[in-house]
This record gives sequence, structure tokens and C-alpha cells, in this order.
Amino acid sequence: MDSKVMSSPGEIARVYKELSLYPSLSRADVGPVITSQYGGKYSNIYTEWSQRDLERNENVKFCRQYIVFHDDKSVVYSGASGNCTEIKGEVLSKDSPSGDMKAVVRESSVKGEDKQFLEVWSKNIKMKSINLSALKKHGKVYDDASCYYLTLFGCLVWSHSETHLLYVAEKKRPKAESFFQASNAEQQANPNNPATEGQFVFHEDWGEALGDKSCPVLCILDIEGDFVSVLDGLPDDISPGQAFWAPGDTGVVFIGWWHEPFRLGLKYCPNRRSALFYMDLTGGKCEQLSSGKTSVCSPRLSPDQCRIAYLECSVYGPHMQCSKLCMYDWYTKKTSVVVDVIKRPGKDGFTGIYSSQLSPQCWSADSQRIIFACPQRSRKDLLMVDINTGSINSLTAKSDIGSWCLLNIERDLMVVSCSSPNCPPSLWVGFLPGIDSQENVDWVTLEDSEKLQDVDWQILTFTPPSEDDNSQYSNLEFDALLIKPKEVKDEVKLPLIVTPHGGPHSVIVAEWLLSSAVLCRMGFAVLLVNYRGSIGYGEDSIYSLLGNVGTQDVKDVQFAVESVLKSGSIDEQKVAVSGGSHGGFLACHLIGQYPGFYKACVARNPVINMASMIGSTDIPDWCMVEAGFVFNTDCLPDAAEWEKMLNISPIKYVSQVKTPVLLTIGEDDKRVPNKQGIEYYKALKARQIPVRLLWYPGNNHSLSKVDAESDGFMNMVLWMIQHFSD
Ligand SMILES: CSCC[C@H](NC=O)C(=O)N[C@@H](Cc1ccccc1)C(=O)O
Repeated sequence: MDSKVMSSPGEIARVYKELSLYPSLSRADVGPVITSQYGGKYSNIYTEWSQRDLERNENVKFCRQYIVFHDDKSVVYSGASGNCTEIKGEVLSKDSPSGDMKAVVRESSVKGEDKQFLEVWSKNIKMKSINLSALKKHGKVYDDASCYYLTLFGCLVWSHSETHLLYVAEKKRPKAESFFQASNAEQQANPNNPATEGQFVFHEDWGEALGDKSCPVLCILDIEGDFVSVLDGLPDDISPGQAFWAPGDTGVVFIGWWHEPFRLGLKYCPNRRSALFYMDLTGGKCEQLSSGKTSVCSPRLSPDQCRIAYLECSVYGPHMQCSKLCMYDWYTKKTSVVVDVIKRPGKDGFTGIYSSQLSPQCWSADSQRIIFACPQRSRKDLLMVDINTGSINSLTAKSDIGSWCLLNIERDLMVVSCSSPNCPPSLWVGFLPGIDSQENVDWVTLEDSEKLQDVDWQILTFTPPSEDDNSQYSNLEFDALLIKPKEVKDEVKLPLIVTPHGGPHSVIVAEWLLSSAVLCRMGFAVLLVNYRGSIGYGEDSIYSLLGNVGTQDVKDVQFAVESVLKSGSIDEQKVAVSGGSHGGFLACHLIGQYPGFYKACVARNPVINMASMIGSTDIPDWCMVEAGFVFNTDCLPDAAEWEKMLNISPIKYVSQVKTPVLLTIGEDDKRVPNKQGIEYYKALKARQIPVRLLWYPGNNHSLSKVDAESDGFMNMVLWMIQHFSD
């Protein structure tokens, strides 16, 4: 019997609106310990959340504070203190270590012009408001530190002495002005003034979503002296970011990315050549602390200020790889590897480190352990590493929650956000057990969320058939997440939406996913496939896909779909496929390689032709590496390499396509330039295959602006419903 899916646009929009109300957590800070007048100890916890506001067409950011009474080992009492407050105009903010002051970088319009201010608050007084724009020491302050897992360069850090603030901004550049403008003529009359470069100089940027970031500089505000200085003395060929104060405030430690011979896209590419540096502010010397042959990120100073933990992976190769957890000893200057790359998971089940950022604080109070959240197959767990033995313990493996994120840890009090496909994000706290303790964490809820009783999920594991085994990387398994409406009568068959993730080296973990939850409420089953090549399964799985994109990943997805169809609960005549980027590449491959199997296809910014894309994407190395070649900045692909890139691309199969295709394209996509979608649109049109293209101005690769995302979703489901009844 056919199942009835919701098909009225008004009803679908109502469900989307209802479920989009659930906010997600982007930040949590634990304040100092305060002793109350009755002797009880407590800490305030500051949290930031974000929520889609469909009426205002923006993602709104708000904060809420909580109070946690504790005895340093367990939570005694906790609760919210006050209601939520929307945050407007704040680019960055940070409390001082003592909790006595707060620094804010704020954007505000003065006489119709956008200006940036650096504010220092103490108690209820704004002590300083420095107009950074008027100082003209640097360009805009980098805003990418407002959410730790999105941080690439940005930071706002108090010195240990609370007298200085460190941040990253764009380097000051000569005003883009005509040679013939009056102000220039005056300036040039004075030979001491820098001449204009004209208006049309090209400035390289760091690629997708980082178009306004080119030359970052480290800046320091001397709070007492009201003085901003831009650090010089750094090597010319590196761009600094992720900075913090060295022990004793003797200087600053930062990550430097090499930007010669040219910048490659950085977002989702934690494999760019970079190193840990120390700029000594007493002697003015800049020292390189890591080899410079690898890629490093997320340096975190231990509470005893003796060690810096950081993540490291190889340069070039697949963008997302299994990382090493490394440690630099500040006093012996020795580097050690705490956790190495895992090629194949062993008996303990640990699959390796696949986090591209550590949380702002990640150390236990005794400076002996490091805690981080990490995909482990199709779940995200909290893991604890003993730095002396390298042994790893999962703090959450036994839980039935799909995904745990460590927002922060301070004095062993962990603040985490958890969610599952049927459970929106909730906020929890818990104390890390002592180093020799066998106890489990006693988690306490600060902000609960209601489980969707009508949505069910499970993780399915697949072994590829022997003919599809990879001879070089044999016996690899993969998973898929199946999300379904809960109570379905035995005779009812559900329509299915198959969604392979992008990357390809990424993973879909069992967390809250708005679109899957809405689809499920509408009556669809959703299959999210973590094909071989996904992260979270050991490094061998990642490498098994290089040179095999378009075949191994396509076959894995199809194998998972056909296995699910065998269960008998799915309507074989109502299977659709959707995906973005590399997921769009797979969606278009599937409709080309299995003609007529999928009744509808929706692809967001899909990779269509790797050969035509290599010259225009911000990450040309992706095309070479995924096609199985080595990337070099100074060499062009040869004819054979170009041929392979073409042969493994979806455009190669376009003449076999029978499925109607909806393309959703971001005008400003630097990763998969919009011409890729247009190339496919024209090829389908020429073959009279139903195709529709939605064009989103002002949107980049992710199509994540509130109106683009919601419009894309509505059009996707309506396209599928329309073609299920063809
Ligand atoms: C030349 S585009 C390559 C595909 C793209 N990879 C990197 O950006 C992609 O699939 N993007 C994903 C996002 C993603 C990428 C890497 C790791 C995790 C997610 C997408 O847009 O969905």
C-alpha cells in the first residue's frame, strides 16, 4: 500500500517552520568559581545559540546564562539565570580570565557608515570604546572566531595579566582610488605619501566563504595606554591566526599558513601547509615551533602553562584526514605525538581523530588529559586521552544519544551539546572523573529538548559485495543512517530520499538534521550514506576512495539503497536522490549510472565536470587528489590526467540520464563555480530531460542563507512529489 506523504506546500512550510524553531549551540564559556555568602561554590555559564528566523530572513544569535552550584566534583544545583537575549552587532566577545572584565568587538553604524569598535566593560560600565576604524591601523577585525568550530584565523584573547587584548584583522591596504581623484592628487603632491595603486588591483583571498580575508595581521590593544599595535617581524610568506598569549605573556603563539606561491581555499581544508610559531615580544624574534612540513591547527595551552596540544595532519592529499594529536613542551621544546593516525580501527573500536578544531579549552584541570569530540563511525563521541600513556577512553560510547559536542571544559566542568536525528540540541554539564577513577560522568541537563516521538533512526552497517572490494584497501565496511517515521503500518511502503554527503571525506553523524526531521514528519524515509572514503572509519577508508570517485562511492550508495529496498518497507517506485557538492556529484552519477532507478534528483552546487572545474575552483588540488594524482602548485595536469578527470565526472553519463533534475545554484560559489551547474543544465536540456535551475544571488557554496536554504528545501520536496506521480 502507498503511503500518503504530505504534499500541500502550506502544510510542508508549517512543519518546516515549526521544526526550524529549535536552536543550536555555538559557544559556552565557564566563569570563575564564586563562593556565595552561604559558603556554596558556583560558576556562571555563558552560552550562545543560533536560530533561523524565517520572518526576518536571518540567523539570529542569542545568549543565555546558567548558574551551576558544585563541589568541584559534582553538580549540586543548576538552572538558567534569566531569559534569552538577542545579540546584535557583536563581532567577537570574551570575558577576562578573572571574570572582572569583558571585551567586545562591535560593529555599529555612525552617520550611515559601518565602523568597528573595541569595547572594554568592567562591572556595569563600558570603560573603553575604541574606534578601530578611525585609528586606521588595520582593516576589519576577523569575525571567524565567534563559533569555535568555524574558526580559521580569528581570535580575541586576554593576556594572562588582563592588560592587553590580542586579535586578528585584515592588513591595512592603500585606499582603492583612481589616480585622478582629488584626494590622490593632493597626496601625490607630497612625496612622503604612499601613491595609490589605482582601483583595480587583484587581491588574493582564502577562497570559499573567506572572500574578505586576504592578509591577516596580529594586533594588540594595550588597554591602559589605549594603544593598538600591529605585530611586525613575522615571516613574509605566512598568514597568522588562532593566536594566544604565551606563558608569562612573553609573546604570542600562533598558527601561520604559507600563502606562496598562491592561496588555496581554506574552508573545509585543514590540510594546508602551516606551522606553530612563537613571536617573542621581549626580543622581537619569531620562532617556528613545529616542522613546517605538515598542517597544524587548534593550539591549546595546558592549565599549568607547560604544554601546547594541537592537531596535525599531512599537507595536500585528501582534505579531511585522520589527525595526530601532538604536544609541544614549552620548557624542553620537545614535540611528542600523543595519539597517532589510525589506519584501521583495532579491538578497542577507536577509529582515529577526525576533528578539525579542538574546543576553546580542552585540558583537564590536572593538565594530564585532553578531551575532545570526534566522529567515530556514524556517531560523534566525547573522547579523553591520557597524555602520558596515549590511552583513549570514550566518555559517551554507551549512550543512546547520536552526537556529543564539547563546547568547553574549565576546571574539569564540561559543557556539552548533544542531539540525535529525533532530538534537537540540548545543553548538559558534567564533571570529568578523576584520572584513576572508573566512574562515569554524571551528566546534568541545563537546557532540555523534547524528543520527536514520531521519528525513528538506526545505523545500518554494510560490507560491500566481493566484486566491489577495493584490492588495495580490502575488507572495509561502511554505514548508513536510516531515519523513518516511527509508526508505519506493516502494509505501507514509504517513499525514500537517498542523501550521500559531500566532501567526499566527511561524515553524517547521528545528530539533529532539520531537513531529515521535516522529511520524516512529511512521511518520507531518509537514507544518509557514509560510503567508503568517509571520515571516522580509519585512514585506510579515506585513502581507498582516491582515484575511485565516481565508482566506489557510487556503488556503495547504490548497494546501501538496494539493501534497504530488500527490507520491503520502501516503495521502489518512489526513490529520489539529493546531495550537495560532492554529494551532488554522486546524485548526478547515480542517475547516470542507474538510469530510471531514481524518480527525481536534486543537486546543490554539484561537481559536474572535474576537468572543467580545476581551473576555476578555489581548491584545484581537490580535483587532482580525488582523481588519484599528486597535486603540485607549479604544474598543470597532463592530457591523461585531464582525461581521467573527465571520465570520472557525472557529465560523462549525461546521455543515459532519464531522471528529472532540479539544480540549486549559489551565484557566488567559489568552490564549485556556478558554471558547473549550468554545464549540466544545458546538457540535460539538449537531451530533453526535465531540468529546472534555481539561482540564489548572494549565496555561496553552502546555500545557507535562511531564505535560500528554506526555498531550496521547499522546491526539493515539491520536485520529488511532482515526479513521484509521473
Ligand atoms: C571542489 S568541491 C569539492 C566538494 C566539496 N568539498 C570541499 O569543500 C564538498 O563536498 N563540500 C561539502 C561540504 C564539506 C566538505 C568537506 C568536508 C565536509 C563537508 C558540501 O558543500 O556539502
